[in-house]
Amino acid sequence: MDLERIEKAVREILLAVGEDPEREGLQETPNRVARMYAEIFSGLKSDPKQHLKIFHEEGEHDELVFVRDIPLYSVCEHHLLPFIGKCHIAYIPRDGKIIGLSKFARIVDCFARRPQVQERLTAQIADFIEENLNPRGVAVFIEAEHLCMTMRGARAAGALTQTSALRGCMRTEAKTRNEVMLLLAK
Ligand SMILES: Nc1nc2c(ncn2[C@@H]2O[C@H](COP(=O)(O)OP(=O)(O)OP(=O)(O)O)[C@@H](O)[C@H]2O)c(=O)[nH]1
Ligand SMILES: [Zn+2]
Repeated sequence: MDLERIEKAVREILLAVGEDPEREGLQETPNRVARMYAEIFSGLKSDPKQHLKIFHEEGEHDELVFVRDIPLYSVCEHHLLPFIGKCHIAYIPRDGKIIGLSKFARIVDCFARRPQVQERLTAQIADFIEENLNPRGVAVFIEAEHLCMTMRGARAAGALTQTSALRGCMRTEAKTRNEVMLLLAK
């Protein structure tokens, strides 16, 4: 990431809003913001495949695995303001092919740390798990508050956006989907 370029741009923004980038409190701000962008957009250059340490579980575990309340911090690509919430992931492995539970949080983080829209983020996580684990089914749910909708614009404080992406048997089998929905509602 080109930190110097971000620094210059932030300085320009400060000037454009009528601030003095030389005053004491703002002197280090362009550099801080550049480092912040490198952190919150680090997903642009990290490959989620690094988190795919696959285990083959003896006994072919093919029951539902549900990881809920994974913290989610992303940035909406329309306003570059945060959207913050939780991600829940349910999947049914195929042929005992599973990954460590913490890897779901790492995968979520990798896709979240990019300029995003919530729908695409939800689909990307589901597609990644489907393509790489080949599970019988996977469901990804995200609920988030978009600061662009609450601290500005519509100022709809408290509005929560929920999105889902269902793949495989989560989409095709009503019984499985209902089981997941029940867990989700808990
Ligand atoms: N579908 C979707 N929309 C989003 C997301 N994040 C932000 N938005 C919306 O993106 C839209 C951008 O709308 P525009 O009309 O181009 O921009 P704007 O004039 O700033 O719109 P307002 O936010 O309504 O003031 C807004 O309605 C936002 O609420 C997201 O993750 N998904
Ligand atoms: Zn926005």
